[in-house]
Formats: sequence, C-alpha cells, structure tokens
Amino acid sequence: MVENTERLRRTMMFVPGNNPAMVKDAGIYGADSIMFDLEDAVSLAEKDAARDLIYEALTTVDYGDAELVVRINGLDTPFYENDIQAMVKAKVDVIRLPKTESAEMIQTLETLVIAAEKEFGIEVGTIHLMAAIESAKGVLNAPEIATASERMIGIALSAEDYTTDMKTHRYPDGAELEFARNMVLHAARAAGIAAFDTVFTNMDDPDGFYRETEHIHQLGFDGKSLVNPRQIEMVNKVYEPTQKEIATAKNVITAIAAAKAKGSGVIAMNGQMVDRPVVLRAQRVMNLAKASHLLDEEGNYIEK
Ligand SMILES: CC(=O)SCCNC(=O)CCNC(=O)[C@H](O)C(C)(C)COP(=O)(O)OP(=O)(O)OC[C@H]1O[C@@H](n2cnc3c(N)ncnc32)[C@H](O)[C@@H]1OP(=O)(O)O
Ligand SMILES: O=C([O-])CC(=O)C(=O)O
Ligand SMILES: [Mg+2]
Repeated sequence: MVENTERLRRTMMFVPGNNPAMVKDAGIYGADSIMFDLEDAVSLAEKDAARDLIYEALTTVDYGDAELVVRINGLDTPFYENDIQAMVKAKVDVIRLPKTESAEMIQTLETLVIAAEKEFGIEVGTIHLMAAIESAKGVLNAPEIATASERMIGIALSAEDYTTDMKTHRYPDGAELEFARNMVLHAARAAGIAAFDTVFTNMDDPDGFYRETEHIHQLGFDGKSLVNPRQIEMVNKVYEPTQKEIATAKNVITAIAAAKAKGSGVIAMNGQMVDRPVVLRAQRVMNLAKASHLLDEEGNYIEK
C-alpha cells in the first residue's frame, strides 16, 4: 500500500482536458483532487491537443496542495500509450484508468508506467494509480482490481457507463447503484485504499446532489467524482464534522493517550467503551475538522 492512501479525498473534480481556461483556473476552487480528463470529455479530433495542454499545465501551473490526477484514454483506444508516456514524464500524482474490468488491465498499465519512469529518469514507483469501474464485469472483479498493484490509491464507481452496461439508467433514489456501490466500497476497504462515488450530472438539482452525497457519506465513501466547482462546497459541508463530534473526538484522543501512559488500550468514557476502532474514528474526525478549517492552532473549534 502506498503511503499517501490516507490523504483526504472528498472531492475529485473532472476538468475537460481540451478547455484551456478551465485547466488554467482549476486550482482556485479548492478541490482535494483535480482530475484532468483526456477520455470522454475530449473528442477524437482533440486527443493530441488535449494531451499536450495537460502536459504543459502539469509542468508549469501551480495547483497548490491539490492532488493531480489524469484520466487517460482506455486500453481499447489508440491513445493510451501516448497518454501514459506524457503523464509520467509530467510526473502527475495519479493516473486514473477508465473502464477497468480486471487486474490484468491494471498490470498492463503498470508495466507501461514502469517503462516510462525508467525512460524519463523518474524513480520507479513514483506515479500512483487508480481505477474507474464502469461495467458489471468491473464491479464483480472490484476486489482483484483494488489489489492489482501496490501503486493503487483508490477505485471509483462510474455510474453513467455502468448503468448503460446494466441496461438501466440513473434514478433519483439510486437503487440501481446499491450493489455496485457496496462492491466498490468493500473492495476498497478490504484493500486499504480509497473509494470514490460517481459523478452527479444534473447541475439544476442541488437537493438531489445533497441527498446522494449524504447517502454515500453514510455508506463510508471517501468522496465523490465531481463535474462542477459548485459541487465542491456541498460535498465538504456533508463531510464536515459537527462541533459535538469534534469535542467527543478530542476527549477520546486525550483519554486514550492517558490510558496508554498507564499501560491500558481500553477505557470507559461517559459509560461508553473506548478502544482502537473508536480512536481511529476520532482521528478521522480530527483530520476532517482540520481540512474543513474548523480548528485553530491549539486545536480548538472555530465557530463559523
Ligand atoms: C460521464 C463522464 O465521463 S463525466 C466526466 C467528463 N465530463 C466533464 O469533464 C465535464 C466537466 N464539467 C463541465 O464541463 C461544466 O461544469 C458543465 C458543462 C457541466 C457546466 O458548465 P457551466 O454551465 O459553464 O458551469 P458553471 O456556470 O457552473 O461554471 C462556472 C465557472 O466554473 C468553471 N467550471 C465549470 N466546470 C468546471 C470544471 N469541471 N473544471 C474547471 N472549471 C469549471 C467555468 O469555466 C466557469 O468559470 P468562469 O466563471 O471563470 O467563466
Ligand atoms: O467516473 C465517473 O463518475 C464518470 C464516468 O465516466 C461515468 O460515470 O461513466
Ligand atoms: Mg465513463
């Protein structure tokens, strides 16, 4: 497992790889991960120009702390080898493979990434990978995909292609996605990597977007793929811990540290047993609180 699997990835925003203005300004919206798209947002005629534009952006634009991801073209296209070469040379943080259906596809990608790392004098293992799962076959093979390489940082459900493959479409209650969401989530958790929910494409339905985000937050997803900057704040709001959750998390961390100093790993706090899983959840709450700018320098809650 790679060391950066624990970074916060609530928001992974698609940016069309053929749109110079969007590419240039993509860093100003505060997405945890910016995902430049060379695949379905780019027409066949623009594939080479988009690849050049993203190479240029990755090597010249300062995107701050955001994780930089590129969705390359699929392994059934004539474009993926050039995409991999260029993105490795640009030292992108993560390559996202679309329409992933098997561990072998990840191994094919990894072999090409290793060759490119060697060619461009980049330490082997630098570039991380993730897979988008977009078909019934991919969903059923999610566990082997998630563990196909030490470089994997996450897997994502891609519901537009998946519902097409399933001969259905997307409904407001999301019932058609429950099996796939649970498979992707369990495969990611079992592998110790991140799980991303799919895009929500109706920009005129913020209530539907909130409902879906609350649902996938409850299930346990790390975050969502997004198509628009307006969605970032809405996701962050759903993932933001409450003042009460932060206070409890702080008490748990303080109490367990005191207990450990006395040689014990389990204590009771307000009549509630506190052991390792509770402490891990408390640490995650504190990480989210920090990322949500809810803590001052001393770790106290900041009223917004
Ligand atoms: C099924 C799939 O494969 S999904 C993945 C592929 N699809 C994509 O990548 C699409 C990404 N999204 C978009 O192109 C756009 O958000 C659209 C077409 C959906 C909506 O576009 P608009 O109606 O113009 O969005 P909106 O009015 O909210 O834009 C506001 C600002 O954010 C910018 N913006 C919008 N979407 C994005 C984005 N994804 N990345 C970066 N900037 C963006 C706009 O350029 C605009 O900037 P400006 O104020 O400087 O002019
Ligand atoms: O990854 C996503 O959510 C977008 C996508 O390609 C799909 O839904 O097919
Ligand atoms: Mg797709």
